[in-house]
This record gives sequence, C-alpha cells and structure tokens, in this order.
Amino acid sequence: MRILITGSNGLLGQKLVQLITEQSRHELIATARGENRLPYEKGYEFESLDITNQQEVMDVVGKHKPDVIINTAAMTNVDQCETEQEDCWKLNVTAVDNLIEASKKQNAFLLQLSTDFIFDGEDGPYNEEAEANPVSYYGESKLAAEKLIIQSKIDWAIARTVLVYGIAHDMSRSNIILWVKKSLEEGKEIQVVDDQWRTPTLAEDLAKGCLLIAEKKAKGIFNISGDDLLTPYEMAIKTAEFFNLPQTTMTKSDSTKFKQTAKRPPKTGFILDKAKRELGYTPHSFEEGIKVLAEQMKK
Ligand SMILES: NC(=O)C1=CN([C@@H]2O[C@H](COP(=O)(O)OP(=O)(O)OC[C@H]3O[C@@H](n4cnc5c(N)ncnc54)[C@H](OP(=O)(O)O)[C@@H]3O)[C@@H](O)[C@H]2O)C=CC1
Ligand SMILES: Cc1cn([C@H]2C[C@H](O)[C@@H](COP(=O)(O)OP(=O)(O)O[C@H]3O[C@@H](C)C(=O)[C@@H](O)[C@H]3O)O2)c(=O)[nH]c1=O
Repeated sequence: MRILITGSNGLLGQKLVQLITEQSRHELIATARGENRLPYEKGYEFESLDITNQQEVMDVVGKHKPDVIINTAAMTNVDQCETEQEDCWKLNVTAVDNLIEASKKQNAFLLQLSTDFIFDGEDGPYNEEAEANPVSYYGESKLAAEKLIIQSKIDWAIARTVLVYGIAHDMSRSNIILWVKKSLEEGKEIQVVDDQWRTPTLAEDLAKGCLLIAEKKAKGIFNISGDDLLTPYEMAIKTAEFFNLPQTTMTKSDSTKFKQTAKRPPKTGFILDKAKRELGYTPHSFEEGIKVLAEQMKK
C-alpha cells in the first residue's frame, strides 16, 4: 500500500520512516514542513508539505494518491500552545480539516495522532471510551481534531499516545529520558514531580502501533502507549539508575511547587487491552525502552 506521513522530521515521523523503509513492504511518501531533515536516504519519496496550506495538501495528496495518511504533524509544545493559541488551533485543528478533505477526495484512510491530554487526569488510567475533558489549550485542540475526524465521512482511526520518549536526528524538542540524563550528567539542578502519572511510550512502539493500524485499516480509537504507570520522578530515578548517574542534583517536587505555563492532567496513562487484542500491539517496558535508547546513543 501507499502510505503518506506528515511531520516526517519529527520524533514519530522519523521512527515511522525508519520502520517502513526497513520493512520495505509499502511505498512511502514522507512529507514535512520545509526541507527534508531525515537521516535516511532511500526507500521513500520526500515532499515538502505545510499541512496548514489547504492547496498544498490537496496537490500533494492528489499527486501521490495514498491509500493511508498518517498525520503526526502538530504543535506539540504544550506551553507554547497555551500562549500561541491561534497558531496552535491552525496546526492542530484547521490543518486536520485540510487532511480530511483531501482524504475524502482520494478515498484515503486517515490515521490521526492524539493524546492523553484530552483528559483531565482526575481518574486515569483511561480506556478508549473514557470521557474527555481537557485542562490545557493543547488538549482542547487535539480533542477538537478528534471530533472533526469522528464526524467526517471518511475511513479513519485515532491513535492516542502518552509522553513519547526516544532519540532521533535533529529533534525539535527533547523528552523526559534525554533531559533527565543530560541534566544529571551536567550536574544541573532539576525538580521532578511525583504527583503526575503517565504510561510513557517508546517512539519505536508508537510507530509500530501506527503501522499495525494502517496495515489493517483498523477503524476507531486505539490507545497506543507504554504499559507501565509511572510518575516523572520514578522515570527519572530509573533513568539515573540505568545510566549510573549521581542523583544529588535531583529534587522530588510536586505540581504545587513545579509550575508550568499550561496545566498538566495529574493522572493519565492508558489501558491497552483493545490495542493488544485487536492489533497484537506489544510495547516495551520502560526499562527495556531505556535500553533501546542507550543502544542508539552508542551509535
Ligand atoms: N511527543 C509526545 O509526548 C506526544 C505526542 N503526541 C502526538 O503525536 C504526534 C507526533 O508527536 P511528536 O513526533 O512527538 O511531535 P514532534 O514535535 O517531534 O513532531 C511534530 C512535527 O510536526 C511538524 N510540523 C509543524 N508544523 C507543521 C506544518 N505546518 N506542516 C507540517 N508539519 C509541521 C514539525 O516540524 P519541525 O520539525 O520543522 O518543527 C515536527 O517535525 C503529534 O500529533 C502529537 O500531538 C501525543 C501524545 C504524546
Ligand atoms: C521539564 C520538566 C518536566 N517535569 C514533568 C512534568 C510532566 O509531567 C513531565 C513531562 O514534562 P514535559 O513538559 O517535558 O512534557 P509534557 O509537555 O507534559 O508532555 C506532553 O507532550 C504532549 C505533546 C503530549 O501529548 C502529552 O502526552 C505529554 O507527553 O515531566 C518535571 O517534573 N520537571 C521538569 O523540569
């Protein structure tokens, strides 16, 4: 099948390109805003695509006629979404409508990436039927995108994920294992909260989950995350222990002391029964995920 991905320079985008080109079972069109920053040369076609540009979306999708579109592109800096709400909405919502229209025209299956931040975090972990109630503008934008997808007449799936970690080329933003490891190596003071709960997700597992959905054209909402429910503090301790780093500059904190611009939902995390049953999805444990990263760091 022909798969077109958006945001191919991003963390998930890069892992999807690596996975699909390694398996070489499908034709791949990798699209990204601006230039191709991928560290892979072959096995895919590249197209520059700004998904907020409706004409560009129609032209690129019309030219390549993909069977499946995987939309990974988004404004993923949660605090930036809180302060730059117009740009957040343009990218996380209006651009999704562009992709829906193009999917309708080309009869393509659209897989949209979504998040645990559509929930308020009062009673996680969540299954796919839980009631959404976002506490940040980022969460509101991702929920609005889900609603556009669900009420559209196209064939669609939504893959929801949580706190993605991994290492990729030329990354736009860091993630928890990397910033904890770097801070402790540099002896930098960090406060890490222990009153938020997540099921952190190895980027490679998320890519595999997305490909399972795409290959089966499995319709509906799927939770695709890690299986271990951990606090950021527990994740930081596990990271320090794995890399044998001193913990002296790390202080346990909580959300009353550690302030971020956008509110974070306290207890999220996902229940994975549906993805395991219907897709055969099998994520790494958090410890195994750290090991995968450590191997990649050696290269
Ligand atoms: N990371 C996480 O913890 C989680 C992520 N998700 C969701 O998963 C998806 C992928 O996340 P992740 O890979 O981490 O995100 P990244 O921030 O790593 O990648 C997002 C990509 O979108 C690109 N982009 C920005 N604007 C546009 C545009 N106008 N047109 C096309 N592409 C654009 C960015 O380009 P550039 O590189 O040039 O900035 C970037 O490469 C997102 O939808 C996110 O909401 C859900 C839960 C958790
Ligand atoms: C930076 C930082 C974060 N934290 C905690 C807060 C939070 O619970 C966790 C991660 O914080 P960050 O701000 O790095 O990441 P955050 O923006 O919370 O990550 C979110 O990204 C978007 C895209 C999603 O969709 C969500 O699933 C989630 O992954 O670590 C600390 O405790 N200390 C720190 O210094």
